[in-house]
Parts: sequence; C-alpha cells; structure tokens
Amino acid sequence: MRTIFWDNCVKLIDQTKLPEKFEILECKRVEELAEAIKKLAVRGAPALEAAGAYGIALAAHERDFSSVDEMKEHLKKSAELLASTRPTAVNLFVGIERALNAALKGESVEEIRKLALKEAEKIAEEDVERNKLMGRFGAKLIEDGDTILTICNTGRLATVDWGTALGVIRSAVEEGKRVKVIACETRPLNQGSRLTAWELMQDGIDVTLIADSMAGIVMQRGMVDKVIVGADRIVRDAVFNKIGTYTLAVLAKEHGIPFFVAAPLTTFDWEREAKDVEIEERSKEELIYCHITCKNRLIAPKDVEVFNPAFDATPLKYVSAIITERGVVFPPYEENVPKILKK
Ligand SMILES: CSC[C@H]1O[C@H](OP(=O)(O)O)[C@H](O)[C@@H]1O
Repeated sequence: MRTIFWDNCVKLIDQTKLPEKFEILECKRVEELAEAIKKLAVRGAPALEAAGAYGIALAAHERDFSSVDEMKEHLKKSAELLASTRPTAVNLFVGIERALNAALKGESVEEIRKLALKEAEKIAEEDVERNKLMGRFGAKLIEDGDTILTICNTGRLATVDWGTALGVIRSAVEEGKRVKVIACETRPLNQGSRLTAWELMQDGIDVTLIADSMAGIVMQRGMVDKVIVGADRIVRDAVFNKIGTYTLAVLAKEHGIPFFVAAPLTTFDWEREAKDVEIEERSKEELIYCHITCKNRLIAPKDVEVFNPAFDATPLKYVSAIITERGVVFPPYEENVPKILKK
C-alpha cells in the first residue's frame, strides 16, 4: 500500500482522514502538494523524502515552458516552496535536492521531465528496499515474546511502504516472533491512535493503545521490554523525532529498557548539532480542539496561550542503538556513525 505514487500527477493517501475514510488526494500542482505536506496529508520523514522528489517531478510536468531556462527557474522556485513546508525532517530536503539536481542535468523540456520523474521513482523504490533491510537488521534485536512501546506512526503510512520502526516489528513477526505493541496515541495529531493502531490491527499484530501520559506506568509495571521509535533527523548529539520521544527515552533509561531508533541513512545530518536544527511549531488549533478535524469540540479556552512543538531532541546518550539499512549502529556514535555513513 504505497502512500505516495505518480499517476501523471502526485497521488497520496490523505492521512488527515481516519483510516476507514482514507481518500486518495490528487496533487496536480506543486502548491497543492506543498499544502498536503503542511497539513500532514502526507507525513513521516521517509515519505516526505519521496514527496519532495515527486514535487520536483510535478513542477516539471504541471505546465508548458517557453525555454529550458524558464523551466529550470520554475523547478528551483518549486524546490524552495517544497522546502518551506516543514523544517525538521531532513529527508524532505534530501528528496527535493536529489530530484532537482537530476532534473537540472537535462537539456530539453522532455528530458528534464523524464530525469525528474525517474529520480523520484528511484527514491520511492529505494525507500521500500531500505525499510525491508532495516526490518531484518532490527528484528535481530527483538526477542520472542517482547512487548514494544512505540510513538507516532512509523509504518507504511510514514514511508513509501513497510515502515521503519513498525517495519522492524513487522519483520520480527514475519520471522515468527510473538510480539506485542503498546502504541502511544501521540497527541495532538494522534498518529499513534489513528494510524499505528489501525496499521497493526490490519496486520493482526497485538496492539494496546495508551495515552502518552501512561508511558511511565507501563514501564514502571514492567509491561515494556523495548522502545522503538522513528526519526526525522539524526545529528551529532541528538535524535529529532515526534514530540514525546525524549520523554520516552528518559523513562526507558530510568527503567533500564533498551531504546532503539530505526531510520534510513538519509535521516542522518551528521555535520549538525541539535542547537542548529529548527523544531517545527504547529498551530494552536491542534491543541484547543479535541482533534484538528473536530473544530466544533473545544477542549480549552479559545484565547489560551499554546506551545505546540511537533518534535523534540533526544540526546544520543539515551539511545541504545540506531537501526539502519546498512546495519545496527551501537555507541560510541561519534566513532561508529561515520563508519556506517561511509560504507
Ligand atoms: C518513519 S516516520 C519518521 C517520523 O516522522 C513522524 O513525524 P510526522 O508524523 O510529524 O511527519 C514521526 O516523528 C516519525 O517518527
């Protein structure tokens, strides 16, 4: 079930809807795709990598051009628009840049169109392959009978297919291991309750939904064997991931529970440190309503001040291992990450 694909326009599963009401959103113009990224109709760092690349292909196909120069100028402006949508997931910028650089090598309108689309489709294919590799490497860390705590959605709906952290869980189950999942609902947009719980139930994987505030008690009661999360950007001193991840990491450390991150190599931004990264802040409406889609159900005073960061930074000292498509990286990360990036 690909979350994003090309059909003479960019088509994507609109994740702002509940799964039973999923619709395919057709983006015929880059502005429409940019809006879809901003409102998380398409979301998840690896899916954003593909979305950024398909956005360049869309820019190349969405209109006629009087010259190659005019077309290349349009692609560069489209790349800026796509890059302005969400600041934290580095994968978005990787996808945009890769497709743009491929397209700019073209010498005719038709060739530029072909190069842009070919690179976007290559990125999408690579994502599926790397998620399966990550799954196999990560499954080795999971024991038969484990209960794994997750946050947000890191499955098929956050990638082109299969998933990263959920992909590791799927692979372990495929190997015959009995695995249960405790999924944090992931306020305020509920990627955990709306998407992860649904994905796992579709796969017949045992899942229990909890409120984010319950992560402490399930660890305290010994109900959690491991925590596996995704990532939006991994820098020299921290992992950026959905808000609430840092809380889970500190709790896991306190309870001696392994805390794993599953992410493709394109999530690494090893030249930077946490202080260099912008954490996306989102709208007040996401918190003052019971859910952004229920603007008739106020759960806070309309004029209340709101702080709504979409991600947080977990220092690497809390991370037991990082699962990638080239293998599992253990500390010391300053020594071992460059080795796996260079491989
Ligand atoms: C494999 S998805 C990675 C990452 O992206 C999600 O964020 P969002 O739903 O805001 O796009 C979440 O942080 C996942 O862990």
